Parts: sequence; structure tokens; C-alpha cells
Amino acid sequence: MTIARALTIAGSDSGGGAGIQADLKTFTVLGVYGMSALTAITSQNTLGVHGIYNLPLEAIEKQIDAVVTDIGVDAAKTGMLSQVPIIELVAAKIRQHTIPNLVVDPVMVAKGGARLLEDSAQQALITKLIPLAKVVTPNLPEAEVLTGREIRSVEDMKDAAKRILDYGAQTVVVKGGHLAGDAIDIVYDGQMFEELRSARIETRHTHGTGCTFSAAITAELAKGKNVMDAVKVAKEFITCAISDSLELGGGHGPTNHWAYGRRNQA
Ligand SMILES: Nc1ncnc2c1ncn2[C@@H]1O[C@H](COP(=O)(O)OP(=O)(O)OP(=O)(O)O)[C@@H](O)[C@H]1O
Ligand SMILES: Cc1ncc(COP(=O)(O)O)c(N)n1
Repeated sequence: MTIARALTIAGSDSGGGAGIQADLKTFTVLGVYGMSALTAITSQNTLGVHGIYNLPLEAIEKQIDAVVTDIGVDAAKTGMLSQVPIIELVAAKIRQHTIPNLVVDPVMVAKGGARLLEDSAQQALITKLIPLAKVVTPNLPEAEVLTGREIRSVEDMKDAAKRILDYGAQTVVVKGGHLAGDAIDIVYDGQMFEELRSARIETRHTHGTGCTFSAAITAELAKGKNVMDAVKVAKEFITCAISDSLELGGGHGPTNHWAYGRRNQA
């Protein structure tokens, strides 16, 4: 049996709702074989991030080399890459192995406010990693940092998408989860804008939405979908996952990674 293969290069969330745990669950539910290269371990739960332990560069490099040279990768995503040397290493490895279908989730701040990207590393993300991306998926605060402009409306989101595309990404998805009203995401490929809209779900259990969304795009690209179709599946996947989110822990509970699969079986 052949199976599409996806790699996540990201941090571990011990709470299981975000980071590589969210990515691997999403890959599995979408029928893709998941692999991981850990960049950092976080001590984390639904209440917040309690500790960050970046891994040595050699450990990150060896994980990527091991899976690429043996198993192979049809698509990959990056998540938490907290420091300049980690970003530079990951970018160099992606180029060296010509890893296809790269989704860059420019993770900066966890839901509880903990910084997962050092300020000094923002520029490296823009100059080293985003130019390699088939798709880059900033949320509103991330898009504001990347462009240096406030985003208050869908028009501002479109303007940000254009500016981020100019850094060299092939497609930009500006996620509107942080705007009031419907959850609107703007997709821009340099030619046209597409607006993906869903009703806002009233819940505080949204830990890991960004990781899950970008992992779903990665899984669909690994299976050979084009970017627009992959993003549409990811939007459905995350909407189901938030609708059926899990009341675990005392803070922001995780989304339900199984909900999309169950709904499509029913
Ligand atoms: N309450 C909600 N109801 C419906 N969809 C939502 C909701 N919140 C987020 N989304 C959707 O989830 C996806 C992830 O968007 P979001 O803006 O939450 O990014 P994020 O990177 O997860 O942010 P955060 O770091 O706060 O988790 C997008 O498709 C967005 O539209
Ligand atoms: C290890 C790790 N990576 C990323 C996030 C961001 O999560 P979100 O998907 O909520 O933006 C996180 N909280 N922890």
C-alpha cells in the first residue's frame, strides 16, 4: 500500500492540543503518514506554557536527515522555530533536500501569551523561511508583526496578504480567527483573492487551531491536492474540530481532531 507522507518540523506541546501532537493527529485523520522533527519541547497545558526547552541544532538536523533520506516527504510544515539559528538550519535543510510543498505557520505567541518566537528571529522568518513556502498561514497578530501594520478589517487582511506574498511565498492565507464576527480567512496567490468564511463558534476551547489548520493544508498537499482545494479542506477540518472542541483542563481546551473524520463517515 502506498501512502502520502508528511513531515512536521515544530515544537512539542505536552498538553497534546497544539504543536507536533496536533499535527500528527491531523495527518492521521486525513489518511497521511506523519513524521516529526522536534525543534523544542514545551511544558504546556490548557492553562499556558510553563517551560520552553529548545533542542540542540544537531538534534534537529539529524531528525530531518533521517526521515528525508529513508522514508521521503511529500509535504512538510514548520511550526514553532523559536530562534534565528533554528530558522536558518531548517531553511537550509529544506533547500538541501528540496523538500516539496512547504507550509510555513509563522508561530509567534501561544494562546496564553507566551512568546514562542524570539523578537530577534522575526526577520529571519521573513528572509529565510517565507521565501521557501508554498503556503504561509499567519494569524492576525502574526500578519501585523510581519507587515508592521495594524489589521482591523478584511481589506487590511488583503493588504497584508499582498505584502507577505512579496516576501516570496507562493500563497498567503491570513487567518481571521482573531477578528470579530464570522471567521474569515483570506487566501491570496498573487492573482486573486478567495474569502473562506464560516460562522464564528462561541467557545474558549480553541487551543491549537492554527497548528491544526496548517497541518490539514500540509496533509492535503501531500496527497496531491492543489493549494486552493487543500485550504478549503483545512477550513472544513478546523471548523469541525472547533465545533466539537474538547472541554479538557481548566483553560483553553483543545480542538477535536477526530470530528472531521467522523462527520465525513456519517
Ligand atoms: N471561534 C472560531 N469559530 C470558527 N472558526 C474559527 C474560530 N477561531 C478560529 N477559527 C478558524 O480557525 C483557523 C485558525 O485561525 P486562528 O486565527 O485561530 O489562528 P491561530 O494561529 O490558531 O491563532 P491562535 O494562536 O490564537 O490559536 C482559521 O481558519 C480561523 O478562521
Ligand atoms: C509547541 C507549540 N506550537 C505552537 C503553538 C501555538 O498554538 P496555536 O495553534 O494555538 O496557535 C503552541 N501553543 N505550542
